[in-house]
Amino acid sequence: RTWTVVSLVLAVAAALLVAVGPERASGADGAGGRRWITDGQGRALVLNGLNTASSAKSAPDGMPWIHSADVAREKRRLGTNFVRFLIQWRTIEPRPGRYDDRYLDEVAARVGWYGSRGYHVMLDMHQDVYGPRTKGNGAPAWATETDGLPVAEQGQWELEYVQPGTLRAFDHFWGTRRAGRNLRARYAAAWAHVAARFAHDPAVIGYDLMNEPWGGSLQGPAFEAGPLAALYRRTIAAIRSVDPDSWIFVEPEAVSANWGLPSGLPYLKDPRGDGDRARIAYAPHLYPLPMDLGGGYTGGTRAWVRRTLGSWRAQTERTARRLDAPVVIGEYGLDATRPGALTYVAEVRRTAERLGAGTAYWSNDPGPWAPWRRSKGGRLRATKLLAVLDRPTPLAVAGIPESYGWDGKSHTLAVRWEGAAGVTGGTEVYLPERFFPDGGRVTGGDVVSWDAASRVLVLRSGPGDHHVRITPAT
Ligand SMILES: CN(C)c1ccc(C(=O)NC[C@H]2N[C@H](CO)[C@@H](O)[C@@H]2O)cc1
Repeated sequence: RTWTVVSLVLAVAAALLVAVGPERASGADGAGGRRWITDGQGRALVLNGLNTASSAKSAPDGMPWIHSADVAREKRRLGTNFVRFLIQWRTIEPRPGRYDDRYLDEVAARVGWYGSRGYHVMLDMHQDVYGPRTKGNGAPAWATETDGLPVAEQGQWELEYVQPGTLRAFDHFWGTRRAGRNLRARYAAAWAHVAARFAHDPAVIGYDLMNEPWGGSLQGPAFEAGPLAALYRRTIAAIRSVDPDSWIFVEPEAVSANWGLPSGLPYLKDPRGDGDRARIAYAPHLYPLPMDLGGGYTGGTRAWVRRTLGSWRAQTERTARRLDAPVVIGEYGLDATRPGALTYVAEVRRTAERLGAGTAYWSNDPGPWAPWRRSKGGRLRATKLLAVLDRPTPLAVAGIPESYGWDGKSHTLAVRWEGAAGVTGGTEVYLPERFFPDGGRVTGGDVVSWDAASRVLVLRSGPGDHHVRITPAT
């Protein structure tokens, strides 16, 4: 019966995708006219990195597998500047109203491993399938009310989302079944406690309010514009009461926008103001349905996935415009050993460049999905995915980005921007050694500096239009 329900959902979703088709993405094929996350110098940040880490979901202490040396390796091998760092309600608030600040100390130490290397850290309040009491991760036991309904182990973990006990736990959390404890108030208060801790940490760029929200018995725009938006408004207010400046990232519901279907998320006001004062960002995930069904990126599946990418981009742009928000793709990824997988990952990065979106690959845990695997001796070895993620890119643009992107055929990184008043410093780009062994040859701009160790080239900015192209020096 469960599988019938899910099959129905998937079939409807697939039919919608075909119907929706790859609408023409709005706007020029550039990043102009969008909102940007900026650094302390006013530069537009181009955030690329990975998720750290799936292993934290089940770790008793909630910590990821990494050590400081693993962050150093990622910086050296991938030149990334962003990390989506998983935290969990169960470890923040193990008992109602009692926060575990030793856990937050451990989180802060790992944030420091990234911050000391120039990373921007997004803290992700992670859940899958509600929490450990419903065979998932995230929520504490005291906030899990299944009313004794079953949550049977499923061959496919996603089916545990539609188990009776899981649906009930989500319904009690959202308050959509009957009046009960206000778990939403506790959730917002837990976020306020976290934000109070990290409000002044220069490495923390912001907070992803809930990973892949699921409405339980209530689905679609009714869930997104109803209980989900209400929780987001409550949590935004709670965070802003202690942290006026960090970015707040909101996700659509788990199984619609991530597949390229429309999101019903409404505009969410930021108490710090509207327009350029607002710091609400949109953080969808990208998992084309055919991929979720186990297809690779070849043949008929590839054609379907490309249609999905077109729909996903059009829907993401539409929702980001409605929210007046910059975009960060909080998750994308797959088993990189599947046919066509590496081409798909490069396609996603190209889509993000066209959108002007940040990206966080899911995930950095060694294995078939990751840029590294463990050898029989336990050492980390690069996988073929590493070369795809090691992509030339701007890191920070000293003005308003119009367009940017890497062309793997001509080996050219093109960056176009408009200088803006009040923005200081140069435009920074990352030039990996694999394409730029002797640095870059710049046309249309002036070099301020080149650091062969970090592979960072700084280009002069200033008033007016800048259209720079960088090719390998040799
Ligand atoms: C039925 N529901 C609600 C559902 C189905 C499928 C996913 C999913 O694949 N998510 C993609 C990845 N994201 C998580 C971590 O956030 C990973 O475990 C998934 O691979 C989510 C929810």
